This record gives sequence, C-alpha cells and structure tokens, in this order.
Amino acid sequence: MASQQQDNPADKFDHLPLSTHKPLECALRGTVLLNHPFFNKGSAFTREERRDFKLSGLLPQSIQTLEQQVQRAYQQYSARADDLAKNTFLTSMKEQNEVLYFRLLLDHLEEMFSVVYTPTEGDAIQNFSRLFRRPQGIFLNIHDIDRIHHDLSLWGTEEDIDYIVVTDGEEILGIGDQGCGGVLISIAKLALMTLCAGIHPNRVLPVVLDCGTDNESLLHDPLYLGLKEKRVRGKKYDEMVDTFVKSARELYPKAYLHFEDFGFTNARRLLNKWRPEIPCFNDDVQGTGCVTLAAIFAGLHVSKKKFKDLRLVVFGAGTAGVGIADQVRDAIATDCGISKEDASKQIWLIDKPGLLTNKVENLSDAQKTFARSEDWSGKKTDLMGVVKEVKPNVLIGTSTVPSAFTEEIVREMASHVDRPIILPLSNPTKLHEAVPADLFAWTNGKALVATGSPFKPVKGPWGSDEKEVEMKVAECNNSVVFPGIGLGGVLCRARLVTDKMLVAAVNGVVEHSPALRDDTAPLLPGVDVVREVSVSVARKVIQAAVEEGVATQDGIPGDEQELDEWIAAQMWEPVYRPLKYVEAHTASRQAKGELRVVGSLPERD
Ligand SMILES: NC(=O)c1ccc[n+]([C@@H]2O[C@H](COP(=O)([O-])OP(=O)(O)OC[C@H]3O[C@@H](n4cnc5c(N)ncnc54)[C@H](O)[C@@H]3O)[C@@H](O)[C@H]2O)c1
Ligand SMILES: O=C(O)C[C@H](O)C(=O)O
Ligand SMILES: [Mg+2]
Repeated sequence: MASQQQDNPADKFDHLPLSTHKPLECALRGTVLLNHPFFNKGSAFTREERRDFKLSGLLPQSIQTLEQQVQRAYQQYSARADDLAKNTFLTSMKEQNEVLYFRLLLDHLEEMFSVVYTPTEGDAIQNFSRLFRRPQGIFLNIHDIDRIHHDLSLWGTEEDIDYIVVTDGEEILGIGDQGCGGVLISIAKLALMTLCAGIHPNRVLPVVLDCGTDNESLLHDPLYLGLKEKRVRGKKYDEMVDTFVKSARELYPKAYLHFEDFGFTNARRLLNKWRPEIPCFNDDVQGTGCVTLAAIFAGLHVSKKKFKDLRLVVFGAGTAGVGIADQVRDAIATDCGISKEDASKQIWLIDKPGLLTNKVENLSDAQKTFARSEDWSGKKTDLMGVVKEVKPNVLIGTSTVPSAFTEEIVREMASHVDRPIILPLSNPTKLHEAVPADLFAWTNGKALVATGSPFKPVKGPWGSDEKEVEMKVAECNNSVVFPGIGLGGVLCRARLVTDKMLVAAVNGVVEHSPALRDDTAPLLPGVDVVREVSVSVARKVIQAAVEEGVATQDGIPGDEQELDEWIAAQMWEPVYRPLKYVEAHTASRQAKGELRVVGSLPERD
C-alpha cells in the first residue's frame, strides 16, 4: 500500500488546497444521494457504497464502470435528432451525474464542444424559457437588491467558491439581449472552466443579474421566465452590480470574478471600475483580445512579418473589437519599443458610422484612443474604402454582420498583401462576416483564417501544384485562453489580474500554436490539446502574478516543471472517487474548501 502511494506522483500534492485525490466525504444517503449530481454514480456505486449509503434496492444489480456508462450515454446522445436536442440531453445528464457528464464530454470533446458551447448554446439560450426544466445557478432580482447578499450566501461558505461567472444577459454572443436566459452563458463558460482547466465543478457559481430585458419577443412571451419589463438602467443598475460584487467578495473572498456578455456601455465601464480592486476579468474584452493576439502572432509568423509591419482593420468596434485593438496596440508598443499612442496608429476601427475618426461623435473613451486624426475628407470610410486606402494585412470581424467581408473586399485586401490574415469572429456561426471556404476560394488558399465558432476543414485545389489539399481552420474563440487564465488566477489566488498576466497568457497559447511549427497548420491549438494549453497558460499567468507581487498563495513552486505538476495535481478530473460516509456536522474539512461537497450547508438567514 505504502509503495503504491509513493508510485503515484500526485500524492506529493495531496496536501494542496484543491487536490481531489482522496476519498470524498458525503453526508447524503439513499434517494437523496442518487439525486445529487455531484455524488451520484448511478450504476457505478460499489457494493460497499450501496451498503453504507443505503442504496441497495434502489439500483439494478449489475455494477458498471464509468467507461460502460459513457458508452451507454454516448449511444443515447447519438440518437438525439439535432444539436439542440443533444444540448438538452447533456444538460439533463449534468443535472443527474456530473462525473459522467464531464467524462462523456472529455472523451468526445471535439465532437461535443460546439454542442455544449458556441454555437448550439446560443440556440439553447434563445429557447431558455421553453426548454427550462430545472434551475441551475443564481438569479438575482434588481428589485430585491437588499436580498442579494442573502441569495448569494446560500451557495456556500467562504472557502467554497473559486470561480464566479456573471452576466446581465444584455449582449449574449451576437444574439443580443436574452434577459435571464443569459444564465446559460454563465453555466456554459463554467462547464468549460471544468472541462478545459479542471476547475472543480462544485466550487463555481453561475449568476445572472436580472435587470429586465429590452427584447420585445421575450417581453411578449407568456412563458418567459425573467422580469417582464424593460431593462432598468442608471443608478439602480449600478447599485445592483455594486451590491453583487461587494457581496460576492465578502462571502467568497477567494473567488475570481468573470464578467460575460454585458452590453457595450457596461462591459468596459465595470471592468475599469473593479479591475484595480479585485481579481476580475471580462472575457469579451480581455479573453477575446488575448486569443486574437495569439492568432495574429501566429499569422505574422507564417507570413514572415513583424509587429512593426502590422496594419490591422477591425470591423465592429464594440466590446470585443476594442478589446482586441487594445491588446494588439499594447503588443505593438512593447515589441517595437514605441508609445501606445504611436502603436495605435497601426490600427483602424470601423463601426456603423464608418471609420472611427476624431470627427465622429459620441465615441466611448476606449474607442477615442483609436479615432484617426488624419484627414479622411473626400475618401470613403466604409470597409471597402478603408481596405483600399490602408491595405491592411489583418482584418477582423466583430460586427455581428453576416457576410460583411464580401468577395470584392477580400479580393481587394488580397491584392495588396501576400498572406491576408482574416478573422471573422462574430458568433454564433450564422453571424460570421465570412466563411472559410469562401475566404480560401477568393484568395486562392492564401488567406490565413481563424473563426469565432468552429468550422469543418475545407478542401480545395490550393496545393503548390494546385493539388487538392485540406485546410484546417483554427477556432479563434476566447475559450482557448480564458480557462487557463482563470486556472492560473485561482491557483495562485491572484489579488488582481494584471496586464502582464494577460500578455503572459498570450505567450502560453502561442507556445501551442501548430502554425509555429508548420506553415500550413491552424493558427491556434484545437480542443484536442485544450488541457495542455490551459496548464501552459496557467503556468505563465502564475509566474507573471508572482513577479508582479499579486499572487497570495503560499508554496507556489519556482521550478517550471514542478509548477506544471502542481497545477495539474489541482485540476479536477471526472473520475469516481470512493465515497466515505460522514455525519454532516462532523465532516472534517478534508481538503480545505471541499466542505460544500459534503452535501450540506450551514443555514444562513
Ligand atoms: N470569437 C470570440 O472569442 C468572440 C468573443 C467576443 C465576442 N465575439 C463576437 O463578436 C461579436 C460582437 O460582440 P461584442 O460583445 O463586441 O458586441 P458589441 O455589440 O459590443 O459590438 C458589436 C459592434 O459592431 C457594430 N456594428 C453593428 N453593425 C455594424 C455595421 N453594419 N457596420 C459596422 N459596425 C457594425 C456595433 O455598432 C457594435 O459597436 C458577437 O457576435 C460576439 O459573439 C466573439
Ligand atoms: O461565447 C463565445 O463563444 C465567445 C464570446 O464570449 C462571445 O460572446 O461570442
Ligand atoms: Mg462572450
């Protein structure tokens, strides 16, 4: 036994706060246990567990393995008629057995990623009030601000939460205001935190701030589940967000706060407000900025260009577009040793009024830093006009305008540069500014493409001798990077998420870019290596946090390999751990912070 323990490299990390290698204490028995998705093992409960947890008679006799369960679940999944039905099936499975849910997903990640995440999750969100069966997450009511602290407190004690995703549902993907259905984006992002970065699925908190909705079809839908009134804005909205953030900090002081899919007027404002005080992150601004910078980095490498050569046009200067511009500007400034102001001269933003110049009114502060000062009078400032004038080598779409990158525009761009880097990023799939097959066809396979949602490889006669080749297309979605950044932030218990940590995260992704090793390979790593990418990103983020003096966790290894092992040992894995029965009130805090998984929470008023 002793030697067996020594043989397991994870054992040396058993003492770590988030290590989950030991048996799991559980205070639930009988049908209550079978109905608890975190503890339930279904047909895989062992004979001893069936005896100790009063399950005999509640289960068929055959004791099966997780692998057998995955096989059965996959058959059931495959029998569902379409992706939305598959998504609904997976949601039910998550509510029944989390280990099986995550194991099934990890074993079929490439096939199922787009079903639990973008684009199918967008359909699930649009249909939230019709598909609803069982609540998941926390729904906070703008008319009950005084209850926010209480409602949040029901989720656990101060050791229990590592990661919170919050949305107000105003700008979900590119499908706009989805009201309280936005809770599903919080849930989906958290599922990815577990799948891609091993964040413990029972130590996360999905939240939607229900402030009403301006979506008329929801307001007129008799089945809509949220507040049926126009969005509350202004002072009361700010009071709600303030109360939420302060309560979350007080109740769960270790938790990292991830903002998702807030509207343009709030996303950046809230980030700027809270960033200097707490460990928080806006995925649409910063996550998108980081992953897109990594894609550009790989694209420049393939096209043998440097940051000094970069000419970037961003079409759609909203939350994501400006977030990308910020990240790219900072990278140019650092790489070329120039000021941010000078670096921004290599970037052109286009929105509804056309090119953003300092003559355009009502720009946000963040947009203003990119407003062009040169004289554009007499020149066309629409996308075609700007492409003709600027001759960009990188074109990004974050506009939600499908097919905005027309054949004419793309051919114009390709006539000036050898390898145009074109990233249509608007999700879900139907909103992409162009699709890879067209981009390759219009540029004779020269375009370096990555997309916001997944696309199948494209075949075409683009080999050097015009032989048919298959081009794989990278998914340039913030999902490549936010899990690793969050994992790093959680494990080192970062006080803040600094700019240097974000730059470090980009380097962590670039390390895995297939295009760096093979010019014909995708610009970004795919989901097949997602956990490895998360470890690299987390390592870089932790190292930067330590350097910056914002890491508060003791015992972070200085040695790189040991740091990777330390990270991996604290990543939750979907395996059945032996269950040990404990009375709720005597439960030891076995791995500090796992009390909540015992299945009983202290009462709070
Ligand atoms: N791939 C990713 O990782 C990723 C990350 C974040 C956002 N996105 C996608 O990017 C899109 C935008 O998201 P957002 O959060 O920035 O939304 P947003 O509403 O803040 O930004 C969209 C911008 O596009 C502009 N726009 C609309 N129509 C236009 C037109 N005809 N011409 C020029 N500009 C126009 C809008 O005025 C707005 O400023 C969404 O589809 C979202 O799913 C993708
Ligand atoms: O959710 C995604 O797929 C990426 C991004 O956060 C978005 O809003 O589109
Ligand atoms: Mg988003």
